[in-house]
Amino acid sequence: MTARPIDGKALAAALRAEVAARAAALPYRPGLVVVLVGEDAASTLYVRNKERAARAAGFESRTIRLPAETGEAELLSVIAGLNADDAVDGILVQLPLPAQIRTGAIIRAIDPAKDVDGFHPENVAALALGAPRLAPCTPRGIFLLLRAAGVEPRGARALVLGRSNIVGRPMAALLLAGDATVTIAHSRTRDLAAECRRAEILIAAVGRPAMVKGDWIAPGATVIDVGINRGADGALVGDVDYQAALGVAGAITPVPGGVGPMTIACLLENTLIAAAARRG
Ligand SMILES: Nc1nc2c(c(=O)[nH]1)N[C@@H](CN(C=O)c1ccc(C(=O)N[C@@H](CCC(=O)O)C(=O)O)cc1)CN2
Repeated sequence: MTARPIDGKALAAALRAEVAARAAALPYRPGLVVVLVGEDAASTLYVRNKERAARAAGFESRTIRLPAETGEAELLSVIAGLNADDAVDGILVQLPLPAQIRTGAIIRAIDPAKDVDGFHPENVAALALGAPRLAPCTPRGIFLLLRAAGVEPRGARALVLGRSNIVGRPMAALLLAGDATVTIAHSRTRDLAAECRRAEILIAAVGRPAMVKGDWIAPGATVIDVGINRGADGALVGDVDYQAALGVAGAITPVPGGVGPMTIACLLENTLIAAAARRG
């Protein structure tokens, strides 16, 4: 068996085109502001791609770039300004932040109605209660990938490998809202391989290159690889041993070109949702 690749690039392009068409019909331009603190190479790339995608969708988009030494109080004051700015529908603070800034304090300071990352406790609670408002972009993108690939979460045994606030926890909540039977596995799970082998839908989000081996995967399972690990040669490697998985899985997302592009497309979708909720 050779697994069917799930093309995130194509689905993201379609979603971006749909968002652009919906934005073009609005009497205003949705506004997105991304805040980048420091010069981490990967974050700089993602932020540039977000700004470009937002502009291409017809949004008013800008990036605020702050030096790596920026203090928490200064960042909080930038966020207060954006909260008060009526032209701004969506605020995103790129993560990770430098160590001197408490991520939780920053996320809590963002107006939940403008929290297009879906990380504010109010939005987390809405998702946990099964009524997502602004859902985190990567899990939302994965949900759309599953749907596009014809994979039905309802009743399926889903395993989420990783319990981060950005991916693992909200992914589990979204799958539960979609009526999957959800297990979260993590670094303290006793037998990771055995847990993975039971899954019909396996979401790998641990940030460890090729950690999920071919014999961890149930024949025919759908494998979603969230890992973006850069090897010594600069090449990107997912959390799943892709070549081995191809021979076992039923469908699989590649890295790159799987989940990553959907993260940005869903950010645009969230900005449109936030704008519509604020402006009617
Ligand atoms: N505030 C946030 N910070 C971070 C998030 C987030 O959702 N909100 N997620 C990640 C990084 N991320 C978006 O910010 C992101 C990661 C990867 C991609 C992507 O398109 N990846 C490409 C490969 C790009 C490359 O060459 O590195 C792919 O997988 O095809 C988009 C967005 C952490 N921070």
